[in-house]
Amino acid sequence: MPPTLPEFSLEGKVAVVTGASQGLGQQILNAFTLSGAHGAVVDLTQDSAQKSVQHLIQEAKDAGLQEPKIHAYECDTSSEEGVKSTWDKIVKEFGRVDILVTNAGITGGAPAEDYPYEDFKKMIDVNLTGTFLFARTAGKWWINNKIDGRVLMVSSMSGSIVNRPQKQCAYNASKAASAQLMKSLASEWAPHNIRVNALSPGYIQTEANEGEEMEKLSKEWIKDIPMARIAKPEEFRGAAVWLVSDASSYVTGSEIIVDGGYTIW
Ligand SMILES: NC(=O)c1ccc[n+]([C@@H]2O[C@H](COP(=O)([O-])OP(=O)(O)OC[C@H]3O[C@@H](n4cnc5c(N)ncnc54)[C@H](O)[C@@H]3O)[C@@H](O)[C@H]2O)c1
Ligand SMILES: OC[C@@H](O)C(O)[C@H](O)CO
Repeated sequence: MPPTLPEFSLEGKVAVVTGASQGLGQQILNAFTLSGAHGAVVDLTQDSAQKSVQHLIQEAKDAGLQEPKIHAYECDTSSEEGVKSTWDKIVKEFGRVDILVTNAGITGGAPAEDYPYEDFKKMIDVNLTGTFLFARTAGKWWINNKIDGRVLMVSSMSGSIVNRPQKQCAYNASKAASAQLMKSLASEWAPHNIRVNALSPGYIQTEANEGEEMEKLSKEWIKDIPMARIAKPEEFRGAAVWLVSDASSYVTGSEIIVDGGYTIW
């Protein structure tokens, strides 16, 4: 193994990552387990979460590491009862949790004047309320058990800018609110040694951005990106490990934007 700074190690830590069946969430948990952590894949179906577990274990083996403990959990993060029972199961099976990444999220859009109420509500329920429910459960458990927890919220550059040309007011509002939620939790929980930060990506090549319509849109997006390309999911691994490891021990309440320069303009 090449030498690396010890403060980036996640040796023995237990990480819960929501929406880790695919895309960015899977990449983040992969980075954590390759840095020595064990982990919980939380997603909408047991089947997709279990497939991700197999993939992550194989990645660790291919890297020549000891097999990490990784388990799958079916949970809709927007369900209060679901979040509570999933957290209890994880704690029972792992004995503790050190890191929470609230990554589960949905996208979508429509012109604001026609935005269907149910779609707007769902966006807020998953992207904001689900984030709050998981963070609240973790924060309470860490405070009661005197554990120096770390929360990493996956927000988006859409919390700071309005994307174009697609119209997506609900998504943008949900991400702006989650960044402000992050700061509020960081201030409330700093006295308990719990750090809370956000990682806000620009456009990433994941399933959320696949399909003919997205292909067309991405040609437009690239014109606004100084680096003139869409990110690969693995380009967020370093920032994610930094934000939950001791390498960022004096960082809380920060939003790290990783967007190829999009928000420069
Ligand atoms: N792809 C991008 O360009 C981009 C850019 C900025 C931010 N993000 C954010 O990154 C995160 C991950 O995005 P992605 O591109 O990997 O998306 P993705 O659609 O590939 O993966 C999202 C995962 O979340 C899960 N999920 C959705 N709703 C859930 C719920 N209620 N409960 C549990 N799991 C749920 C899905 O099943 C899926 O596995 C999201 O929060 C997204 O908003 C993505
Ligand atoms: O801003 C980058 C993304 O959050 C994006 O808005 C989304 O993936 C578009 O559908």
